[in-house]
Amino acid sequence: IFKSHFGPQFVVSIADRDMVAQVLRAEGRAPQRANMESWREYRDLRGRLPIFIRNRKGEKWLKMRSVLRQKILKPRDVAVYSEGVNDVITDLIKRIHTLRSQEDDGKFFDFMCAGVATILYECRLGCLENNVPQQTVEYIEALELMFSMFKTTMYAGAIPKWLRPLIPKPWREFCRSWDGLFKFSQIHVDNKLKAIQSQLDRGEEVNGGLLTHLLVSKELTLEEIYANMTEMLLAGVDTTSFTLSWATYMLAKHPKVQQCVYEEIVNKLGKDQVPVAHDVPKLPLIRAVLKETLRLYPVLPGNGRVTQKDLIVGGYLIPKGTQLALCHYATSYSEENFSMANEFRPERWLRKDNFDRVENFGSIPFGYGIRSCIGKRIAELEIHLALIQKLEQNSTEPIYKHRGTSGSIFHVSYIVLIINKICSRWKYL
Ligand code: HEM
Repeated sequence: IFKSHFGPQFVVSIADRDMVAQVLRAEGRAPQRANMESWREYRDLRGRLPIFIRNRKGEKWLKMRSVLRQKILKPRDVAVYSEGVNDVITDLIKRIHTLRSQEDDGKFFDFMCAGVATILYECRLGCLENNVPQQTVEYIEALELMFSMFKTTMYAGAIPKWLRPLIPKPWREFCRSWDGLFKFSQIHVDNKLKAIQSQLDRGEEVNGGLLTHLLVSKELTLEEIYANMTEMLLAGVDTTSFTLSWATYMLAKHPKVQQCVYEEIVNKLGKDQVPVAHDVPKLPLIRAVLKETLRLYPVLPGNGRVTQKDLIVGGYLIPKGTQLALCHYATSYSEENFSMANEFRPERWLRKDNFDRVENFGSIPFGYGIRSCIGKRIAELEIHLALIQKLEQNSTEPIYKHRGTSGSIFHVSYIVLIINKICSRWKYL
């Protein structure tokens, strides 16, 4: 229980039974049961909270979300982006080959930046080129500033307006980094707008992806489009690059799994076939690798909701306005939810037959419900296609093949190097 800027708040960690009991006792409401049964009760809770609205502009966001979801929320919506993503993957693989000899790093970040931008802005940012364009460099710098100032800028939102002249730094830095990010979005959205305008002037039919749809349909104002593109690029780069790094690392550490995934690809798709979105459902193991990676390394360590009304869940009264904090790590690593929880076992996600549903709410790395991750399908598409292509390209020598002791150390350490460098470069892990 803590006192926040907005008044007293309760933080209830669903994963922490004792804390739930303590909070309730402190409130003078003795829990009817000594503890919460398990994570499964969270499902109960979730089902009873019809709409969680995190920000105060909830309704507006829901309208925006309903517009955006038409283009990216289902696997078949994002399937059309396969070609663009594959172009970026081809460049990524070339770049990795070149850089492996130079001990450079950070390519997964650059790939994701380029990949997400291909979908969002319908253009290439040049992240994987030898000379990265100045605009893109400035964007990456603004992003770095934003993340390196994360702690300070968190306070910026909590500092009341009247105090800002006295403690100017957090707010100033907050605005500087976000201005940089918005400027970048604005440039790309405006470029697209100009391109569409000239197509219309020439009497041509206008076709395109997400941004074209948003600009042509006019369902959102231009300002809303700038804001959403900025947020989505921001939300879509480091999340996916870290996940791809971890997936690659796990495959490196588990050569047998890697071999099985490789064999599944060859058996189901044949050799050297550039995969597209429709191929992914044929490869349950690659999907399982991603799920298992996200279970072990959920990018966002936690998630939260504020209850909209008084609730009784599993015998506990959770008052309206309670902040519920869910810790992904606690539920993902709980033996109650996953047997041999510390081990990398992608096969736990494989369905035995068409009727088998392998759901486990102990791991919900993309969140759940009406405010779940809107970019989930994009992220999955990019990571699946990147892993498949990387494994295919190394048909004779699987990506992170063990080459005796020194070879395997080289491979694993190379991946660790990438991850470490990304982390030190982006300073926010
Ligand atoms: C591995 C990759 C990713 C992970 C693990 C991830 C995870 C999450 C999580 C946990 C949330 C909060 C969901 C909730 O509160 O229930 C979220 C929200 C969000 N994500 Fe992702 N994300 C990923 C990739 C992406 C991508 C690629 C995009 C955009 C292209 C994106 C855009 C967003 C947006 C806009 C929200 C806010 C949604 C809302 O508040 O309604 N994410 N993400």
